[in-house]
Amino acid sequence: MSDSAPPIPFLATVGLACERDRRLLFDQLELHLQPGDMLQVAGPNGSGKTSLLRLLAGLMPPTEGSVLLAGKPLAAQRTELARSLLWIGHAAGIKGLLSAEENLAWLGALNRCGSTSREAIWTALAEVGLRGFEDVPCHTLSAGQQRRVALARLYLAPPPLWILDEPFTALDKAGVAQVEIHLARHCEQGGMVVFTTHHSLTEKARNFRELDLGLRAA
Ligand SMILES: Nc1ncnc2c1ncn2[C@@H]1O[C@H](COP(=O)(O)OP(=O)(O)OP(=O)(O)O)[C@@H](O)[C@H]1O
Repeated sequence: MSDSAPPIPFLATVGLACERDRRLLFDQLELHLQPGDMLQVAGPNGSGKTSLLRLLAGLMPPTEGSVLLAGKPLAAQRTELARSLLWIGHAAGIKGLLSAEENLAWLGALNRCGSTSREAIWTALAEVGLRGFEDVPCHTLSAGQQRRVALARLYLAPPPLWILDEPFTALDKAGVAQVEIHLARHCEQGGMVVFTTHHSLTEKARNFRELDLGLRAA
């Protein structure tokens, strides 16, 4: 029998509480994430799913408690967080006047503090079914195609932790199926995914869990 200490979670929350607009959304929330984990945050509209994801991504401070990255508070881990995290919010977050290629070039540079090759970007765009749409302004693309541009970042050798707010929005059935498989594969390869969606997944990683904020509501 080993007497070694349990491993420090990659990402964890301790006594996390979130109040918005003087409404307590959740409190005493404890979760931990290790390589391989896939966590679906579920719950009805307004239950705090996006708020929780924003807390985990360090985009807003908690009302109480803390988020820990490798055992240390996020606030003290900004560089490490930037290296470890890929955040894709509810809005596609791409610039309409730029082409898909240009969007991915600057988003890739932002994320990894380095340059992203044209070849890698075109390959990622082909992966999400946008071959032939690489250099047209994104405002001319459909909502689903714009979502695909955002999701192409998942194919650009991204960091290990993905936090995705409603990644399937506007995608067609084939697009949903492909992204599901990609998320599960990322986890099987030692990555981690935290995401929200209102749809039930067909493909899940082995270490899949669901956190239902609706069930926690006061
Ligand atoms: N910027 C904000 N300022 C104040 N309150 C906010 C803000 N954004 C969200 N809220 C409030 O926080 C609560 C939770 O919102 P949140 O977006 O986290 O819910 P959600 O579970 O993701 O909802 P949905 O399923 O509709 O996307 C809502 O009551 C909302 O009004």
